[in-house]
Amino acid sequence: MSPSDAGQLLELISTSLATVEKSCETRGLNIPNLDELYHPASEAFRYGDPVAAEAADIIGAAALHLAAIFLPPQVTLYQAVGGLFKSAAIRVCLESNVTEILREAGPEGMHVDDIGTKNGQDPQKLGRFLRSLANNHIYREVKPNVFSNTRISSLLDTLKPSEQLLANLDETFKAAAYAWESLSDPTTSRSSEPTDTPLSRAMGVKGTMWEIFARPENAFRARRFNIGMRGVRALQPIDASLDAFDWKSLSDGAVVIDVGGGLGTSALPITRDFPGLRLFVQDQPSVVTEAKQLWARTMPEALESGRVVFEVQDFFKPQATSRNISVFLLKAVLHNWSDEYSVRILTNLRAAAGPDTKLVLMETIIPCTCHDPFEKERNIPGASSRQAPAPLLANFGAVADLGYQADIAASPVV
Ligand SMILES: C[S@@+](CC[C@H](N)C(=O)[O-])C[C@H]1O[C@@H](n2cnc3c(N)ncnc32)[C@H](O)[C@@H]1O
Repeated sequence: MSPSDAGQLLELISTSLATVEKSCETRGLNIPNLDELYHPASEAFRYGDPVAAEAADIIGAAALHLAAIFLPPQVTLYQAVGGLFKSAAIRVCLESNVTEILREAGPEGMHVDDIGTKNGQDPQKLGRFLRSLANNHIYREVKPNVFSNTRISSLLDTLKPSEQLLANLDETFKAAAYAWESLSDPTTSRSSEPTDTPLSRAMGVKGTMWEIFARPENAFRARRFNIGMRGVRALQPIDASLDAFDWKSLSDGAVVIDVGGGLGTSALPITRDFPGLRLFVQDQPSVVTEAKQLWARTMPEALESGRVVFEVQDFFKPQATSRNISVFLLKAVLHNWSDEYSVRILTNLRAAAGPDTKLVLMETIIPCTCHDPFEKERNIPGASSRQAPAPLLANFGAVADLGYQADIAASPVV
């Protein structure tokens, strides 16, 4: 009799747990409990040892896989179907600063009546949302109606005093709710126009996401997006752009254009490590203004010396052709656009490129969930993804979920 998937998954969990425990013992670390708050130190058991990191991923993926086998199918299906209630509950807690209030309450937690007194919410209604999240380990119900933060909910903490906050995050929720309306409407279902998105439908504005954000009434959304991009930056290795190209192969004075460069996330390590290069970071007016303010505080010398120039440049318009450009760098730009619009962006760059200009694209590759038999044949350097051991999904399953959700949210699908 061949071993059942369940048996193999349990075996994977126990061998991987032994690996993580051994790594922790060697490094003097502990596997954190859920009631420990999130902190870089709480995640140290996973970082700093790639073998332990992989083993931790295997445990998570195998545990979720086991849950899918042993839970009644209707329960698993409802976890997906009812996911919108979890999103709604997170939004309620985010908007009404529950995590910050619970941080101030400490590990004993706070009664939902007292949370309601602080954030002005009806305790009965708020309690429902909190309990549904506690059921998923996102908060903890310490005693009846008394909630505390967990390692998961503490990730929502802005670390500001609760009364200073004006949190908001609504457009993604609204856009997601219109996904089917957009896909079932023949005028938008196959459109590659960036104005035909569920977001545009939800906001009642025929415009791209950027045009919607650029409207005066959405100034707070634009600011929030930029804060979000800083959050994304915090999730990524700070020096990621250094590995994207052999920057030292460029001679002093070489020009690098960071197209749609945002707040200069990619430009920062390049400027720091390669002072001979000249960087032009291009974006839309509001982003350029914010980026200049940020760099004036953090890297004033780079701005004053002209090593880094932030400039307004619409990537759908022609580039200056007089610059003898060595590299066009685009990080996390093309994923926002349909193929048709990506070709338009790249065509403008091609027109300004010389025979030796290099194009560097930094994007996240979203792998299949199954093993891809052609991956080896394609042999694209840097593009192959790590493969989880069978019977896990090849991509480590739900452990990799963030990428798939970002793929929906950042693409013109939502
Ligand atoms: C997802 S962000 C990536 C930012 C940056 N490359 C990074 O990785 O931090 C996409 C950027 O494209 C910019 N953008 C959108 N439409 C643009 C346009 N028409 N011209 C220039 N930049 C644009 C946005 O303002 C935003 O900063």
